[in-house]
Amino acid sequence: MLAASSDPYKYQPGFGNHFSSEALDGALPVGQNTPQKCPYGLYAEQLSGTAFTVGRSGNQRSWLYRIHPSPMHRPFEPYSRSGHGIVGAFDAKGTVTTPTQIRWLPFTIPASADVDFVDGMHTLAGAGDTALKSGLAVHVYAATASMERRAFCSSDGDMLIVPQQGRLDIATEFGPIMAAPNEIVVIQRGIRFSVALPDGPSRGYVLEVFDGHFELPDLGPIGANGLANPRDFQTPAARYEHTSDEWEIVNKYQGELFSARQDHSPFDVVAWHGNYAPYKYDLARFAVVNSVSFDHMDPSIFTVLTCKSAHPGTAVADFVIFPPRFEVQQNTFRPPYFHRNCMSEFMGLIHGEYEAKKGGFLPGGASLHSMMTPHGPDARTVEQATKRELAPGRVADGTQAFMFESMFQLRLTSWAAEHSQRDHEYYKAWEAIPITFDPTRKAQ
Ligand SMILES: O=C(O)Cc1cc(O)ccc1O
Ligand SMILES: [Fe+2]
Repeated sequence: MLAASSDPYKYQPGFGNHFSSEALDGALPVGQNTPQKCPYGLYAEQLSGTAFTVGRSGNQRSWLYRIHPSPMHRPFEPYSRSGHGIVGAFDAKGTVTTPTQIRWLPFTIPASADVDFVDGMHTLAGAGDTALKSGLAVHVYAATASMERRAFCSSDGDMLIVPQQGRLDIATEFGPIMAAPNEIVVIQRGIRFSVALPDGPSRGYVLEVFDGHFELPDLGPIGANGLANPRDFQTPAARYEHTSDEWEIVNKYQGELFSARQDHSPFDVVAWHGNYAPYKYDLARFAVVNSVSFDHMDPSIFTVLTCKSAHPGTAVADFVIFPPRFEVQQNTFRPPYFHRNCMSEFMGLIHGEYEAKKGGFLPGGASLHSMMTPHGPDARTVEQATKRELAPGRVADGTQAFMFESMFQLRLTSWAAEHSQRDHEYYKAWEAIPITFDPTRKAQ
């Protein structure tokens, strides 16, 4: 499918497709990838998202036809702008660990007007080692300014971005993506992008996985349709700019930031084809499946995307949402159950109220329930859920919570552990749960 560049936000539908897009007619070489001379004097460049030798079903790469080959830049130097909070080492030095339940009130948006997406990003938690391609990081961003003639990319992993406040107008090498709250964007390892803020101050969450790529979960007995349907994923169409102004490329590499200057825009890809390309997805398109008889199902039924590990059924990270839906279960304690999990559960809230926590867990805030850390509905939710009449109803209308669930044990950065928005009273959420045990009354 060819897409023209006239509409800047024209997307190609599909998940994992072999896409083709050209902003100038005939810019893609026909029938081959590396002709001696490419159409329009462009240069061919491959971007590999998997090893060359990965089997055909898992192999990901794209061919970019660009004005300047990407090595045309001055050397990378350590990024010196102070204030950024990206952390890449999750060993005992400089990070903190605790099994206690953790919650943060909404992360503050900086007072100064010149904090862009890169400088406004702080790592909250993570595990593993980028050098060994094992683990993940959870970041939050709170930004007040658009990135001006600078682009960012991570050599460390794929980033799943969850805008919570303000749209992100993202220039990428593959074309532009406009993402609003309640949409998510995935930008894979190595892809350069630049974030503008059309709505002003913006906030959101980022999950970065150091190995593998996000894929749609298998549906098993659900059948061929449902949950996130492939056709609802949107990949941009080529758009290029040909400039000779100075640009800065900020590169996250082994958890550290580096910066290089170049005398042209990195968004000079006139055409591209392949299956390694960024995409967005509107969470409102998620076709929810759940129990229509009794019992609370595990939240894995709400998995939008999964990044698989080598252990079958066990994810490096699942991206799970808690979407608006009907609730009809009979004789059932309907909210999320009390729980200790062999996975780590990081949660955020895009808008509204989460069904298990009616106060304290607020849009733009977060919680972390670590491996085997007890958690579940707060006292107020328990009280209501055990007493209410179980008529069919709506759950979570006007709200959207999400979870990054991981097989890894996360460590907190000191920024996160010592943050002024950390809610040290969180444990009180469960303090007032009434003890109703009565050995003489079997039926309640
Ligand atoms: O709120 C949580 O902790 C997430 C969660 C939701 C749910 O419906 C069941 C289990 C679970 O861990
Ligand atoms: Fe949980």
